[in-house]
Amino acid sequence: MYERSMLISEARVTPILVSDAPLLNLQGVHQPYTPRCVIEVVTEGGVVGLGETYGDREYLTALQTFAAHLPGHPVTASTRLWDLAAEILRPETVDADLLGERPDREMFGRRNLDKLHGIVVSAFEVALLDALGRTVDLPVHALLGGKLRDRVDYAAYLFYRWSEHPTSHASSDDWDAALDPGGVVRQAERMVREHGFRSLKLKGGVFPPEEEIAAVTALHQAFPDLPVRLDPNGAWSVDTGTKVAENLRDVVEYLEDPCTGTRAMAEVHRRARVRLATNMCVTTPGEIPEAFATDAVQVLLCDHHFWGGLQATQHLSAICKTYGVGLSMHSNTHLGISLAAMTHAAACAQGDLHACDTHRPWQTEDVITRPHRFDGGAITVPDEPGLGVELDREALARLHERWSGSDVRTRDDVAAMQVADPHWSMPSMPRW
Ligand SMILES: O=C([O-])[C@@H](O)[C@@H](O)[C@H](O)[C@@H](O)C(=O)[O-]
Ligand SMILES: [Mg+2]
Repeated sequence: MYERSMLISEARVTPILVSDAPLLNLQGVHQPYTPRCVIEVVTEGGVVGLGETYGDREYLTALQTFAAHLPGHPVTASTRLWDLAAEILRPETVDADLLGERPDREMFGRRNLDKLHGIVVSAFEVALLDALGRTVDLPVHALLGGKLRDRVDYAAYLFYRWSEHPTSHASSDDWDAALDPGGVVRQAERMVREHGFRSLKLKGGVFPPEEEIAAVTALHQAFPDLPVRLDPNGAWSVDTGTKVAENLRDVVEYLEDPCTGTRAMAEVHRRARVRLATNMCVTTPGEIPEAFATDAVQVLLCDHHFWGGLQATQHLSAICKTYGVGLSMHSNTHLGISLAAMTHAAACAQGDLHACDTHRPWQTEDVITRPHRFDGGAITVPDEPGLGVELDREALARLHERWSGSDVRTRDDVAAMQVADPHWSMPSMPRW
C-alpha cells in the first residue's frame, strides 16, 4: 500500500505563450510567441511537482486528457505511466494530426503513437519525480540513481537570425541580426562572453552550404579551442552532405543531421568518415538497431521530452555506451523547468556526454523564481529536493493570460516566415 500522501490528488496542465526570437531554420523562422505547457502534479500530502513540455494544440489536448486520469496514481510509480498512456491515448482518441506525416513539423522525427506516448509520459514523469523528490527530500538525480557529474556542460546554440520579427506587435530582444559569417562570429562572442560556453553549434539549413561552411570555418578560426557543430536538419543530399563533411573534416566536432534518413546518413559517414549526430533519424528505440548497425550515427542527441522522460534517457545512455556511440541532448525553445530536468538527466547519463544543446539563452522570460545562470557554459547540478526549481506563479499567470488572449496554438515556422515572404513554403528535400 502506498502512503496516502504519495497519491496524486490533482494534475494541472497550463498552456502558456513564451516570447521567442526571430531565429532562422530550414522551415522558416521562429514565431514571436511559441506555445509551451507547464505541468503541476499535486499530491494528497500537498506537494506540487513540476514538468514542462510542448504546448501545441494537439499535444495540449492529449496532455489534458491524460491529466484527468492521474488522480489516485502514486508519485512513486512513474513507469506505470506508459501503460496508462497506451490505455488512454489510442488512435481513435487522439488528434489525427499527431499521427500523420508533417515534414514541416518533424524536427524530432516521425510522428506516431509511440512518440506521442513518450511525449506525454515524459511531461508527467518529470512532475512525478519532482513531487517524489520533494516528498522524500532528495534531488531528482538521486532518484535516477545518482549524479555522475556535478556540472552539465551546454553548447552556445547559434542561429542565423534577424534583429526583429517582421510584425510590429512582437516583443524584441537586444541581439543583432546574424546573416553572414561575421554576424555569426559576433553572436558567438557574445554568447561566450555572457555565458562562458565552451562548445559552439550553428543551426544550418538556412543558406546554401558554401555560406554555412564559411560561417563554421570563421567560428573555428575565431575560437580555435572550442568544438564546433553544424546542423542543417537533414537539408542536404548525400553528395552535398559528403562534400560539406569533407570540407569541414578538420573543423567540426561532428555534423548533425546533414541528410534525412538513416540510409543517407550511413552513406555520408561511409564516404567522408566524419562523425555524424542526429535528433531526427533516431528518435525512438525502434530506430536504434539499423542506425547503429550501419554506423549512421556516432553521437545521438537524446531529448527527454520525446524519448519518454528522465529514466528513458538513462536507458538510452546505457545503450549508447554499450555501442560506443556518444550522447548529447537536443533542445527546442524551452524554459527553466525543462532546463532543470535536462540537467538532472544529463548529470546521471552514462558514457561519452557531449555539451548539450539549449535554447535557453534566447528566452527573455521564465516561469521559475530563480532562472538558471550558466557558469563557464555549465549548469551546476542542483542538490535541492526534486528538480530544485520553484514555480513563479505570477509569471505563469502572465504567460497563460497571453495564451488566452492570443490565437497562436502551434509552433509554425513556415507560417511565421510567410509573414515576411508570402511566397515561402516548406523547402522540398533535399534542399541542396
Ligand atoms: O529551434 C530551432 O529552430 C531548431 O531547428 C529546433 O527546432 C530543432 O529541433 C533542433 O534544435 C535541432 O537540433 O534539430
Ligand atoms: Mg538537430
